[in-house]
Amino acid sequence: MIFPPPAPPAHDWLRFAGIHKRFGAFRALDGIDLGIRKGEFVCLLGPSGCGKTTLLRILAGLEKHDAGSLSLGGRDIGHLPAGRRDYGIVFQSYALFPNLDVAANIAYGLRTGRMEKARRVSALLDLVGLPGAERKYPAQLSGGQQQRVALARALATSPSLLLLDEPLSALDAQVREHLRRELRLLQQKLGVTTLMVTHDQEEALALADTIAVMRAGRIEQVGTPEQIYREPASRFVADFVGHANWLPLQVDAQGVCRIAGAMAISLPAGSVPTGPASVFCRPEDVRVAPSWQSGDNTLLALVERVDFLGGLRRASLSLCGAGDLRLLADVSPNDAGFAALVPGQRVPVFLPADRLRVFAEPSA
Ligand SMILES: Nc1ncnc2c1ncn2[C@@H]1O[C@H](COP(=O)(O)OP(=O)(O)OP(=O)(O)O)[C@@H](O)[C@H]1O
Repeated sequence: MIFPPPAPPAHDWLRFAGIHKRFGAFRALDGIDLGIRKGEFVCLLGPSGCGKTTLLRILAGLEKHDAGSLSLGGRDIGHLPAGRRDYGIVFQSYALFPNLDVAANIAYGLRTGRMEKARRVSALLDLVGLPGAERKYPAQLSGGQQQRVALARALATSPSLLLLDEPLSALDAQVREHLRRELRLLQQKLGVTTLMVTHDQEEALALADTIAVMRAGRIEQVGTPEQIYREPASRFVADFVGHANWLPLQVDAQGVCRIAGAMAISLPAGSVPTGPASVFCRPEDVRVAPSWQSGDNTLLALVERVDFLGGLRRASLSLCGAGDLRLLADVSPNDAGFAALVPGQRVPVFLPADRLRVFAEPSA
């Protein structure tokens, strides 16, 4: 009896294993391992030049990797030509054929009869929120509408994979945000496994089930948006995603942890460092108190500047008695310390131990 090959584990439906890529002497990808579950929305997030697009292009068969393997549903796809890899792709630039109308653009890859094509195009236009746009030409559409058509075209053949290369970054902020929400709803409705490249952390946090943060051809961290933001695995991730406060930390001879060699601070259980380290916290975790209450992790700070951010104020604080150590605090009008945020005022700030993370200093 012949047994079917074992199903890959749930998280391994799409798998990059040990992917390397060089352009001449330049190492663009340096051993990428990443598993993606069926139906998952994964964002590759990282600064310009870190290799995101190269990885996407390798998956699409538009670029050849030097080493490693690629599999989809347990099948090696690394050697298949692009046309046999079963994906739809949307690029940053709309890449529609200007001389074809919307219907012809969407139906471009369909190999069905005329009636079936028309039915499918109409259904896809409904899906992307452009019903009845069949006879329009790309030049008659806004940037957001063109990206909707590009998305409809990418989904036309019901592909196993949807690949998105910065699809929203050419759009203005309002359209981008609107389309972002719609893209997420559509992806969830269709359950299509999606890999999106972006350097926009807000976009990745809002859209992805899972974010893979890349740096210089490597993956720094893979996690849910919440994990990436709240529990960054490295200084790079902490700084790249959101705003970060860093305070140098020393442990004195009595085992007391001190910030800037002075203020005692308690840390989350099990995180007392053995060598030089820094404490990390997010601006929204810094609590400004209306009045001084002595206790652990309460420090005195001078308000240097207050910036209006709409729903929040961002205060730049310098810690009293700690040289030029600075902290950002995001404070809402509903917070008790809001009224105390006046430049030139001294305010007590509280750093909740459970919101602090300790990172060892990189060894010299
Ligand atoms: N065909 C190529 N020839 C030479 N170098 C290349 C080629 N394609 C990409 N690179 C280089 O490889 C590195 C990674 O490029 P890639 O486009 O993957 O980065 P990225 O993270 O997508 O950046 P961006 O957000 O700016 O698009 C860059 O330094 C880029 O200059």
